[in-house]
Amino acid sequence: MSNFRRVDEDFFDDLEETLIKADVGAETAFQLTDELRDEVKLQNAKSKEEVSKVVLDKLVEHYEQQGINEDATMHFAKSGPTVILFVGVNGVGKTTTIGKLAARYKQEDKKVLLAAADTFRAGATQQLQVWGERDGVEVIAGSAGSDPASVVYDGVQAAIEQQADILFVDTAGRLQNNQNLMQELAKMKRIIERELPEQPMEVLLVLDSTTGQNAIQQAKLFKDSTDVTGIVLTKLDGTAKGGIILPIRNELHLPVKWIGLGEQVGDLQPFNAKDFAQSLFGQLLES
Ligand SMILES: Nc1nc2c(ncn2[C@@H]2O[C@H](COP(=O)(O)OP(=O)(O)OP(=O)(O)O)[C@@H](O)[C@H]2O)c(=O)[nH]1
Repeated sequence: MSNFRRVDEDFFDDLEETLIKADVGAETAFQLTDELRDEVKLQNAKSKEEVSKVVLDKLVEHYEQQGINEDATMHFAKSGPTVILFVGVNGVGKTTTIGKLAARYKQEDKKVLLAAADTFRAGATQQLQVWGERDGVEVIAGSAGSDPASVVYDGVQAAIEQQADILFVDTAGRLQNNQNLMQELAKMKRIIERELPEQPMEVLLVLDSTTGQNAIQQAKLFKDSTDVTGIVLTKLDGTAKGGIILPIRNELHLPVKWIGLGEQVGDLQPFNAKDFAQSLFGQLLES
């Protein structure tokens, strides 16, 4: 047995506090700590290694259980274009994530196109064009204030004509009100499904991890109005609050597909439940 602290009530208090600080939410934190306490007892874990393993395995299991039948990977068509719509409130990192993903898939020899369907905010199209130039991928854009659905339509046509593998669609984060925003997203989705009825599509909701519990409210709003297929959790470099992944999983049953770890093109990773559990508890288990 190494220098592992005694697994006593203090240990579980610290565990609970770590979870709450990481923004897991009080209810999930209490429930999870109880489960971990029982599991450590059940497995009669005593050494540092044993307890760490029980805690990490349980957390991964907890995450995976919530996502039965869901896959953390992206679903691409075997042939023909796959459209990936990015939704989320403004400033969460939609455009940046598209820029990073476009570079990634281009490197994998996929033909990528971008559609700038945020015609509401001045500068949004230009921001996507900067990424397009940097990545060497074409950006389909409309004029300022034009109907975003028409940009989506043009993007889909270009993807078909150019035999693109992936079309990433950047959408507005804010309109006059939420109802308009949700209607607009629904309209875009209808157009994509009509033009590419046989193709899979993804709707990725981008959430800023630094906004904590607020991100969960956003997730509920978007999930109620659009068929979100997965989450991108950004800005994990600036916070220890990645714990919101658990309530997102518990309450919304949505898989986290990607995590953003900075502003640069390489700062994006596929989500991995084991790495996530380790980053949440690593310090506590080491101490
Ligand atoms: N530190 C950090 N910053 C990020 C990350 N992702 C995005 N950002 C920054 O967050 C800011 C907003 O990102 P955008 O990509 O413009 O967000 P958006 O959702 O497209 O915003 P709108 O176009 O206003 O709807 C930018 O300054 C990005 O550089 C991340 O993972 N980490």
